[in-house]
Amino acid sequence: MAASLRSIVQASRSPFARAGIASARFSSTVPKQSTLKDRLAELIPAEIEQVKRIRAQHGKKSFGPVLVDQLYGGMRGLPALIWDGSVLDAEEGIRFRGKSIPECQELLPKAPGGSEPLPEGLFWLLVTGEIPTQEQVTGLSRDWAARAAIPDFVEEILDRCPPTLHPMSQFSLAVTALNHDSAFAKAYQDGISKKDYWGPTFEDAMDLIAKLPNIAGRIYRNVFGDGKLPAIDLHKDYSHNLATLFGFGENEAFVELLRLYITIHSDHEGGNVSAHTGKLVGSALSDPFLAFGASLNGLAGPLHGLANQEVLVWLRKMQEKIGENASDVAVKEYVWSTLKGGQVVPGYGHAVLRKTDPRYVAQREFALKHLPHDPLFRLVGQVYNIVPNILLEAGKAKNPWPNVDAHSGVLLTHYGLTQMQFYTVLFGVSRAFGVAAQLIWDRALGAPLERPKSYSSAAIEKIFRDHE
Ligand SMILES: CC(=O)SCCNC(=O)CCNC(=O)[C@H](O)C(C)(C)COP(=O)(O)OP(=O)(O)OC[C@H]1O[C@@H](n2cnc3c(N)ncnc32)[C@H](O)[C@@H]1OP(=O)(O)O
Ligand SMILES: O=C([O-])CC(=O)C(=O)O
Repeated sequence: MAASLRSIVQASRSPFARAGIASARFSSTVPKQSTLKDRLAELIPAEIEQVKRIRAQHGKKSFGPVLVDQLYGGMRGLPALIWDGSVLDAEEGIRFRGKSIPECQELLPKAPGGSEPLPEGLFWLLVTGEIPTQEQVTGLSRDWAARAAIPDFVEEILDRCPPTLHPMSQFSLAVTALNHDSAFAKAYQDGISKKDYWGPTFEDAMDLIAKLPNIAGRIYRNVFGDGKLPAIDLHKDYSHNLATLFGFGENEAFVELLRLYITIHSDHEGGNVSAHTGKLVGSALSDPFLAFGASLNGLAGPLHGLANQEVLVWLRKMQEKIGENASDVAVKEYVWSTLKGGQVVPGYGHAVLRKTDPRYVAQREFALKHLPHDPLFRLVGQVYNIVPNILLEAGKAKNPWPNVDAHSGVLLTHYGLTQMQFYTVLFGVSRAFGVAAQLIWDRALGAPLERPKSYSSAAIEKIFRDHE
């Protein structure tokens, strides 16, 4: 058993898993003035050829053995999906089209006076593999602001939700309902040819991303405020508008935090629950709204995106129990009591990563710059010094290090966005970027319906009995 698990871990560290390099097919020069859709139209034919070439050359080669443990073990390390926007290395963390988080922070365009990357640029990078110009990024900001309005009936759905319905359930309802106006669903009914699928998918993907701030803002204001929303400013960037809808638009540091937050939460290769779900549902030619609604339902689980809410809940409970400024001994006892209660320590561990998540590091650096003396930030640091050793001593978790969720809540709390139940909605707004980018490519490349093979336990026993 131990040997099998080791090979599963090794599989995730294979050269294939490390292949997060920028695709050679994408040139580094970006024609000036082209819109994202123009650029995509230029890139698609070469990409279709590239996939044909790879399949012709390597299509019948094995990617390694599949272990029975992988069937029972949540398919860890099983190479099973194509995902172009990002690749995750177990040791190094995520690279978006071959670029690490610090590289994205350096290379992607910023807002005037800002130092964090604009998520608009990250989306351009995810879709094309290229770093956009400032002008192209501004073009995306304008386009998204112009598409931001949501239909009246979607507003009504949200206004009718009881405030006790979790914000993620409200989010999923509203995103699913956007399918009413899907360009792809309409084009399909009108008999669009397969080779043209990507065009209306692109339009839906852009509408999806553009409309999320008004949905998230309305949920926030309905559940935690007076229900009144300011208008989208057609001349502001995406994160600024989002912050304004929550009531934090005047706080430039918070807006910068959102720019970083959306960038680093956007994509985490294809196997995570939200990304894979979106791809799977999209493979049935469900439109991007239906596909991403499904992603959100997966993101809402406590082992995935809900963990950022759970981290804050856990930290607050700890403070209630052992007080603020508690000693290391008291924190250790609290961590052990969590484990002994049969619960996980939220924000720690990962299905792929085996080191501290670089998204945690990026957020820690932001905190050191903007809120070094925040008491909750100090507690997050104290927990970081304590939890990994305890998880190692407990001996079960394969990765004792913190993931992205261990740090996001403390930053949002610092600026006054204290409603933990809302945190995963922000994660969802960000994750739309990665899922949408891949949905466009899946339709452009004619990705087939996903339909892997399943086995019953009886069938597995019979297969091996027959071979012995
Ligand atoms: C954005 C994201 O989705 S990042 C992940 C967010 N989720 C969390 O932070 C929740 C806490 N962490 C976890 O539950 C896990 O580490 C996961 C779900 C992230 C990964 O799960 P796995 O790949 O199955 O982890 P792993 O192989 O290390 O699990 C082995 C055992 O260690 C346990 N373990 C793993 N992480 C932890 C943890 N943080 N606290 C306590 N136990 C843990 C698992 O529950 C499992 O126990 P079991 O054998 O009794 O079932
Ligand atoms: O990669 C995963 O399985 C989970 C994760 O960190 C993410 O989706 O951001």
